[in-house]
Amino acid sequence: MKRTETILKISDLQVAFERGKRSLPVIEGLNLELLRGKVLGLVGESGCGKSMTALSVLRLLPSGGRITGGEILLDNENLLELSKGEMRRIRGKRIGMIFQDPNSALNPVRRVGSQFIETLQTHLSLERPKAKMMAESMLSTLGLSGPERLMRCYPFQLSGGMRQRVMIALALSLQPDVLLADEPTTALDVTVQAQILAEMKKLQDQFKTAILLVSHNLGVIAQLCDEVAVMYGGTIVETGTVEALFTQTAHPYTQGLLYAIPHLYKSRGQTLSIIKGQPPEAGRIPQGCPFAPRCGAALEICRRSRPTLQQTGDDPGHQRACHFPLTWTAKQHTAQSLSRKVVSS
Ligand SMILES: Nc1ncnc2c1ncn2[C@@H]1O[C@H](COP(=O)(O)OP(=O)(O)OP(=O)(O)O)[C@@H](O)[C@H]1O
Repeated sequence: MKRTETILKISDLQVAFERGKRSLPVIEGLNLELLRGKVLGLVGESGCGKSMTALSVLRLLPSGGRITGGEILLDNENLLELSKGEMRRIRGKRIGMIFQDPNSALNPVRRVGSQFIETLQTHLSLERPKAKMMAESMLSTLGLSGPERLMRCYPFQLSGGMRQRVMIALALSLQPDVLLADEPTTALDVTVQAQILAEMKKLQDQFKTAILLVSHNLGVIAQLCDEVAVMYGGTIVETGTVEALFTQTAHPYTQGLLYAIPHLYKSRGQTLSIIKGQPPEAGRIPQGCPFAPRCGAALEICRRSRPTLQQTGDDPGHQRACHFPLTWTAKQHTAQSLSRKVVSS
């Protein structure tokens, strides 16, 4: 299968937090590829490192956080080698970001319109009347009626859903190559969530923006994404198209996430289950497979050696980091167990 061109490529990313004299790893050897104009979902339980991955791309880690290794290529340019000034030029214009909390992006003491227009003038070098027109048109596309009136409002005069729409409109109007969206609708009620995601998808199609959509909600991911990367313990454990992950699930952790979706477990004749135990804390990621302590199928090799991402099935884009993927036959399992015994003896 021919794959579209890669716009963002993260290779072997390592991130750690300094606590006193100790360095606590939170991302260990993360590999991720975002294709031009496509939407990639990054999914996983709370604390697995989704936000730190997105913030690493912008080089905006919270205090104490440091990128200790790896490469982040935007169109073949390593962002980790750029100066602070060069990075400032990349943010917003080439890589946009929308957060769960729109208040982090909107200035509370300035009217929505003046912030919007100024941003468009600065980044796109537009004359004020043109910037105003574009701002109003973007706000309408995002389902906001009466954009002229809305532009005269302060952020606190808008509902949470409206503020979130304003932030999405602002980020997408700069037509960045890449948009990092970290739980953009999680704080909103379900109907508003669905509307905003549909509107975001419309704009994404129009501008061909590549989006990295961070979410813990597989339903949201299925609605919007072309591909999905499942993250656990600071690394990617499975990646592929939405269809491949749902129909040919290879990693036991992905399966655990799927069985926790109420309508899906029923359709598969399974019982709703939660994954027992907790994900590893910062600095406590196991040396072998990070999921081994919670995995019902883990063998000795899983605890000792970290599996790397490898093709699973016929599609080169569907990869899993698991010694014993679910899609394997009993024969393949036995052969793998035997070869591991021979290697380690
Ligand atoms: N400021 C910080 N100082 C120290 N550790 C941090 C800090 N921020 C995050 N961490 C740790 O980094 C790890 C990854 O956190 P991250 O926020 O990326 O997870 P997440 O998958 O985005 O979770 P959530 O879905 O809850 O946002 C966690 O173990 C977290 O405790």
